[in-house]
Amino acid sequence: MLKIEKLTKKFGGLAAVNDVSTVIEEGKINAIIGPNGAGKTTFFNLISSMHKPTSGTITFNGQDVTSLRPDQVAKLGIARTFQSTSLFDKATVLDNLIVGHRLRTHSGLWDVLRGSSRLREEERVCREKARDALDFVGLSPIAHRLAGDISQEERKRVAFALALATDPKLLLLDEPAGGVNPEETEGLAQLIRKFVQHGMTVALIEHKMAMIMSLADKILVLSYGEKIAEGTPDAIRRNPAVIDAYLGSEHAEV
Ligand SMILES: Nc1ncnc2c1ncn2[C@@H]1O[C@H](COP(=O)(O)OP(=O)(O)OP(=O)(O)O)[C@@H](O)[C@H]1O
Repeated sequence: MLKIEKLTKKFGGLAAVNDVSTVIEEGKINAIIGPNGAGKTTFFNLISSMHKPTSGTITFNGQDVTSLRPDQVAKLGIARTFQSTSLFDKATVLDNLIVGHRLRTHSGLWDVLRGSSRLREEERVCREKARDALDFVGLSPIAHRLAGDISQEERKRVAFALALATDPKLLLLDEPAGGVNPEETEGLAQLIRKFVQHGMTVALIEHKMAMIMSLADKILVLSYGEKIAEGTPDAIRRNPAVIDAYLGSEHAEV
């Protein structure tokens, strides 16, 4: 699905991602782990075209997407969430979704000024899709709550629902369970499995090892920007290079 070849991103003298080659496998949950500063977020920024690589290529379903703009990559079916989700706290969850979906679709300024039938049709579709997305992530019961009043776990679900706006084929989730309790983490893991059951492919960055080990089909391990290991959770757990990379960090237990 997504093929990454010799990908490098340098910031001045620092190679945040260094010569990484890998494949994000279709219909699977692909995890990316590594100690703090390993280059995980930079790796996602490269895939979603928010950063241009210093060198290397990214191919999505056979198409070279390395030099596309973020909106072009999104249109092809790659969506992402961020470590923290910015919402309009004084608006309802549903309105946040409608605005978010609206921003991710397109009408020209002329359509907006004329209030054209195309715009009205888009608004109707956005509203419908926003409701569907809320339903998918299990938030319909709180659709009319103010976003400022919802829990961290519910914010994570809103982030997922926003990512669904562009009908993604590949979802990039950056710390989808960051800051939520163990019970809620299990609920989010089930939702991530549901994405895959509905035909989407997932790539996720996560520090919660227990979650990763039970959820991922495949794990890519980065350390100082380099790929140090790749494989099934069982193989990764036993990999000496991985254990070394984590020793001395706050995530000593792999
Ligand atoms: N825009 C930037 N300019 C300069 N250096 C950057 C930039 N973005 C990231 N870096 C550096 O690149 C390295 C990798 O950072 P990155 O955020 O990708 O790591 P990470 O694995 O996501 O870390 P964490 O787990 O803490 O989120 C770090 O040393 C960071 O300081």
